[in-house]
Amino acid sequence: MRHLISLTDLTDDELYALVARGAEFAAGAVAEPLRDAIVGVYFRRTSTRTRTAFTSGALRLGARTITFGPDDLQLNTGESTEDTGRVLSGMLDLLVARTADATDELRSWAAAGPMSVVNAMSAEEHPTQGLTDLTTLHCHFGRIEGLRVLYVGEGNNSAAALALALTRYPDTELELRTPPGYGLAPDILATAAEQAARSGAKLSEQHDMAALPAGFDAVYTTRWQTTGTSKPTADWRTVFAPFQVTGALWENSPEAVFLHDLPAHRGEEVTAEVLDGPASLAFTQATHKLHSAMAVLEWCRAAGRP
Ligand SMILES: NC(=O)OP(=O)(O)O
Repeated sequence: MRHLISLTDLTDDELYALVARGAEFAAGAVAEPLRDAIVGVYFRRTSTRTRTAFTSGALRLGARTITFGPDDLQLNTGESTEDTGRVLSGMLDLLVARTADATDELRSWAAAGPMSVVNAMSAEEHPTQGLTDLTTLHCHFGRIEGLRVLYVGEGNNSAAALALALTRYPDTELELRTPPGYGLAPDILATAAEQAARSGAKLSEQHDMAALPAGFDAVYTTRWQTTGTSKPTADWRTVFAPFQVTGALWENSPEAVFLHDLPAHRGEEVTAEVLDGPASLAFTQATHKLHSAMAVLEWCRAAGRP
């Protein structure tokens, strides 16, 4: 069975193929590889984009779907993760799950039986967001190699996925500017750095906005309050304030596009002028969640239960 729990589960070629396939779906490719498949969609945390993308994507690819809300499964009354996986894997071909907790639970379900498991966002990583982001860059620039991306904001699960995805591509550059105390998790940073050393990408993280290089191809930010998390300190807004993305960032990168994983909060992490301005691809990026979800579902099904 194929699972997508972390982008590190993918080979370079699998990652490149998923991004390229997402772009093909964006260009109008039609396929029904999930005909006769049953896809479970279990979201324990709120979602507008990812849940809709995977449900719509599964239906478009010919599947039927079963949706579980946060209070629906007997996990809530004490049934074990392992027993839940044994039961679901006997009935579903594929499970798309957002837990916002550690990925251990997803790995347990992946090991339970013949059911592919897709991580629709966990505490550590948001892998399908990373695929969406690269599909968006691929569709806009026609390539990913050589692109220079500035990421401004919390080193959250979307930032982790971006770092784990982009550093697989030769000659790319990812400059992270994260608030002090809110950087990328050390293990993610180390893995991304290893990948960059292998691919020839550049990766750096700094905890201020000083001395920004010029000429980025894309500026990316994310919401300040990541789904399913809370901030450990009361004064976090003071720490985050210098990291708001404003039009001033375009003085040194006039050609840069703007990316945002959404939901957005105008006046917090980004100004309305940027989010709704001519450089913004944020809502195109949201639409590409559907296309990359279709690529992931198709890829899982290609090695799945007949
Ligand atoms: N970016 C993202 O994952 O959006 P949702 O939380 O709405 O799914």
